Amino acid sequence: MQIGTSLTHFLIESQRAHKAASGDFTLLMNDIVSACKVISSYVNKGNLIGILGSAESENIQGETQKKLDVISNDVFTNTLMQGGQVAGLASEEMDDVYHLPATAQRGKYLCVYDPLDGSSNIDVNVTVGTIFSVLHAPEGVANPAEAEFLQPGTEQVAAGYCIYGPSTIMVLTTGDGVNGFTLDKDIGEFMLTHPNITIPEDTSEFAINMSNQRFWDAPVKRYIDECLIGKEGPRGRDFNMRWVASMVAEVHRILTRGGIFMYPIDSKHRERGGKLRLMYEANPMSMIVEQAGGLSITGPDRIMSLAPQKLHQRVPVILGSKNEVQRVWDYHKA
Ligand SMILES: O=P(O)(O)OC[C@H]1O[C@](O)(COP(=O)(O)O)[C@@H](O)[C@@H]1O
Ligand SMILES: [Mg+2]
Ligand SMILES: [Mg+2]
Repeated sequence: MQIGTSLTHFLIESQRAHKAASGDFTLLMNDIVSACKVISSYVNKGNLIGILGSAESENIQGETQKKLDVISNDVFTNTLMQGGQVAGLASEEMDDVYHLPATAQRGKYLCVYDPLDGSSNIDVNVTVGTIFSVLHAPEGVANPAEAEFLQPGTEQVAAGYCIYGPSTIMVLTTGDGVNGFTLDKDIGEFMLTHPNITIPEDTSEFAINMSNQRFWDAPVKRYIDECLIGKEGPRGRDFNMRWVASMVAEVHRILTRGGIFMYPIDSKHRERGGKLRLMYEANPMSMIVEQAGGLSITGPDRIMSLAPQKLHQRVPVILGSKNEVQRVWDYHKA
């Protein structure tokens, strides 16, 4: 589709390609797009309307929630609930599965989301985002429970993120490639600006929180040491490093120019299974990265083939440029 095509047009054209399509998925995507537009406007306003800072409440992860974590969660939850295309919702900011009110219309899908990713950056005006994953709802179940959400990443119908940076960009896959749309705030519409995104297979740029170095396992220590030694060492070239502390910003950079992002298992996070969450961070980002020609692993395993055990389960995440992630994968197998 041509650059400048609106996201609305793109979704309807994609629907037409599926003869059996009912339009329900297009409506759901429209609700997700509307919610992200509202969150984008809140993020932009920040302390103009007093919404920076902590909300004095804690989520199930034991993290103090930011006001914008709570606001973004309410906007996303209410917009999708009122849209009538979901049977159940789950979020980083809600301990349990959200059950729709009895009066609410139920739809064919489940949606799991991280309403505001990169929360530690919101008060310092650094890029944040919203990450979402769409799954099929089991037929005939009025109030899907946690078990119904625990589907492997390969079962995702769609995945995406909306990044709130210098510009607001929605990146989306429905299993047929990855496309990016920039929000034109003057007309309130997302326009196709990044068609058929593919990740360069090679890179000289890694992203990892170096302050955790002493806690890393041998394969990651070896990989990063070799990058740091640079051209004098076995890699024969120098590497650069980036760390924004917003997964959505790291993944967007990698989709744009390649790279490898790592939040591996380490002795500090081992008990919890990792830092990042499988259902609403690792799985949706893995579908996007794989659809763009990259790889996404835990270390020994492909993330998308994991069988989820819990809604807020944490996993190690290593994703990005194919040949670099393959090297880390081989180091874990060695
Ligand atoms: O603070 P650290 O260790 O650098 O971790 C940063 C990581 O934590 C996160 O902020 C966790 O996500 P949330 O902000 O949604 O809780 C990721 O976006 C980011 O990659
Ligand atoms: Mg997050
Ligand atoms: Mg979050």
